[in-house]
Amino acid sequence: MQQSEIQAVKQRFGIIGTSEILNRAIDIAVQVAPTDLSVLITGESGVGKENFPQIIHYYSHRKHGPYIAVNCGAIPEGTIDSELFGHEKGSFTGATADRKGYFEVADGGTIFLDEVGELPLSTQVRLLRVLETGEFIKVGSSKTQKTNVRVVAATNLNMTQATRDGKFREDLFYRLNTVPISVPALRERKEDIVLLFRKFASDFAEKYRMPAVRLTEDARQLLSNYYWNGNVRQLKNITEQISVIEQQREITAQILRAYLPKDDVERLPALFSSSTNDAKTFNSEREILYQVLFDMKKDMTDLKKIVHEIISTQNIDIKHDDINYSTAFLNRKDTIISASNSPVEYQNEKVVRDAKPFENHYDEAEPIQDAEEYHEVESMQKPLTLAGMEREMIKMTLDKYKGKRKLAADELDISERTLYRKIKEYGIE
Ligand SMILES: Nc1ncnc2c1ncn2[C@@H]1O[C@H](COP(=O)(O)OP(=O)(O)OP(=O)(O)O)[C@@H](O)[C@H]1O
Repeated sequence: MQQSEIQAVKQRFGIIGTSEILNRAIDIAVQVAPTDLSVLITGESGVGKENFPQIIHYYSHRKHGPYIAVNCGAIPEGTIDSELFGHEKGSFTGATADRKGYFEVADGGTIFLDEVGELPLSTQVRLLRVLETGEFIKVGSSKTQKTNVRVVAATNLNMTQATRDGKFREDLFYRLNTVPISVPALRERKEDIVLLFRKFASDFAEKYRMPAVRLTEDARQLLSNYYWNGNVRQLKNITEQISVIEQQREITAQILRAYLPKDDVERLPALFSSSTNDAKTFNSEREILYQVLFDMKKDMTDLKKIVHEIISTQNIDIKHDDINYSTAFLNRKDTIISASNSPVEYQNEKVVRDAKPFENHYDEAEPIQDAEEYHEVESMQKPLTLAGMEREMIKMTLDKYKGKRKLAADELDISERTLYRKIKEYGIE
């Protein structure tokens, strides 16, 4: 394939990178697209596997047919057969009507089975059958149905090991793996790292309406030589943190080092492993977030002290609860902005604007109207453990997206499977 054609594919799908191994993977996807062969996309978590089934669908004769992406790891084991193959009314408790499964709905199109290695063995049998004969049977039915679906699957598991361990059927593995596409880890395409950083920095600059962060030469070196365990997803996540938290827009290696998880910094060559006095190190990228939350809590406590002082020096009569409400209100309205230790110009603007309701509030000493909100505010005053904070963040994000896990997982920058596991772990409704 011509370089210009590969470039066109990248542009169409928003894929950044110029490395030869990435180009090779894109080339295979386009070449295999017009055939109906099954494709198995492998690669570590966060390398960008999701782009490939879309490329394959787009360049195939199924382009105008349906495209359905299913995250096999996010669907509970008890419902996966019904989701994929449908069910008949009355086939289990809660099956109040007939339901079409994805294989029926995607007739004439493409199904992307993400995290296919997570499928239970019983579902693997059904999948093998539909791949080999195009036939499937709905849950609770005895009638065989036909469908014409192209299957593209992806996994970050070592499938050879999974088959050896008896977790994945060998025959299904070979059937899915007719054409393998391996998406390289970020550390194997170092030349793409700075390009990706620039792209994400510019996207976040637009999203948060602030100038884009830039890297100094030593920061570029550090970024390019870092291990990137979480690949492009981790790079994107760290670029967002830096864009939002750092006051200065020029990022040096010293600033950057504070955002790179310590274990992986230690895998770097000696040149980059030295620690400096004021550079914070974090065990995981999530700790940055926790640090922000702790800083936020500290800001809140300081703010409360100031409010108390103002009230006591001006002899204003106000109930304690009202103060809690007001400071929490300030804090909650703009978590990230008030979390910064030293707000920059655009942040000050926002903080001043948000401060208005608070000033009015103690002038008029309005009672709290909304009891639910008051309890929510009250609970924010209690100290939380790290796990508690994570639970709260997940709950808030799920609420924000009205329980839509895909959107919540995207915002939290974790895979749907991880989100699903955490929902179960924390018993979130
Ligand atoms: N080459 C790239 N250019 C731009 N963005 C990319 C690129 N590769 C990955 N991304 C972005 O990185 C994030 C992770 O990618 P994606 O979800 O495709 O990873 P994955 O390999 O499917 O991970 P998992 O196995 O955990 O599901 C997404 O936000 C994606 O848009």
